[in-house]
Amino acid sequence: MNLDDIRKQIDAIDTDLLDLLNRRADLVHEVGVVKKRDGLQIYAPEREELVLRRLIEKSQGRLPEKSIRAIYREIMSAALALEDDLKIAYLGPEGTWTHQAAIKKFGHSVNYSPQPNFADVFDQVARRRADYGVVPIENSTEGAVSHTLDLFVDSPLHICAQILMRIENGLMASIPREEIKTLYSHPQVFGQCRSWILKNFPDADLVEVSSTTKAAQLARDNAAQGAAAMGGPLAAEMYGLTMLEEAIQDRATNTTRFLVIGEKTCPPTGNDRTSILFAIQDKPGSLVSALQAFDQFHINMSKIESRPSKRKDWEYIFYVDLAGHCEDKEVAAAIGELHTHCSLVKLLGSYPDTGE
Ligand SMILES: C=C(O[C@@H]1C=C(C(=O)O)C=C[C@H]1O)C(=O)O
Repeated sequence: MNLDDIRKQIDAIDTDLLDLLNRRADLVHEVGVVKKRDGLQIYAPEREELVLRRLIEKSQGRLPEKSIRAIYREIMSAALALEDDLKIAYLGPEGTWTHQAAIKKFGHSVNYSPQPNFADVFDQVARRRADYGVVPIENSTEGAVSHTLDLFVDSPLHICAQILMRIENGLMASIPREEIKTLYSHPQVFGQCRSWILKNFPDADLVEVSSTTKAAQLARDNAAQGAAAMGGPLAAEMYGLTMLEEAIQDRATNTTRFLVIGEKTCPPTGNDRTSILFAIQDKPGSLVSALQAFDQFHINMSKIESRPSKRKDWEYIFYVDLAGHCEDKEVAAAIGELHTHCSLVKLLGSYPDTGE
């Protein structure tokens, strides 16, 4: 068979695919009509995750999981955009890792609204100026993002999905490597690349800025003074910088977990994670008694963080992630038990425990 013949077959398949995509969008529209009638939200993270898991299994590795997720992310995004004017607030500015994480979850067809700080992301969603918000919660090298944890204490919002992103920072500049005297970046990125900096630029000045995009802008504007930035490819592209070295983070698998926040949490998918926060009474053994609730109901606790309560000195709030959904019998029973030991228990949400 010659090239032309094969290309004709591809054209025919693309025509069929387009027809199928339009038919799929018509059905999503029908779902949208039913949801509007019943007062339900258009975006359904649990259904999206189940659609993806079914297709990944069906593909049996022919198209890898990453590709199926990326392709269907855009198919679902386009269909959602036809249904509703979805707006996603994220910790800006444009081009940051949080922006990339938001696109990974919601695709390119919805509207995005960058916010200057964490509190504004929560606020935009709470005031219904945005439908959902995207914020980082923890990094596998640097640990918790405490701003996000603190905001959950007084927020009425819930977690409805998580996004895991491999973070590959690079060195970017518009000058040659030998001329670099100052490195600009976000403090988290400096933390993730500590050994690389010590080895490669032990004498450089490190200047902390509010985002990797801001760092890229400063590297462009101060090139004559020997400025370079550390961050992701989107930031380099936005300010026309060259990536002088890629993947400079100390741990190759450096990953950040982001959360999607909205008014409601997410229904069960069969493989879920639940986040809660609690404050213990100030008496001996209270933390142990609280944690025993999870052991008693055989619940796997995958994470615990503590933060000052900011209400009383030396009083703490604990953040815990559990395997399971809050509607599961055991998880519900453990949370019920927790109430008997704590002065405050708050369910932040249950959401699909996806590795991607
Ligand atoms: C069509 C639905 O609504 C939205 C679109 C989906 C899709 O394109 O498959 C899946 C879930 C929702 O975000 C649905 O809930 O089934």
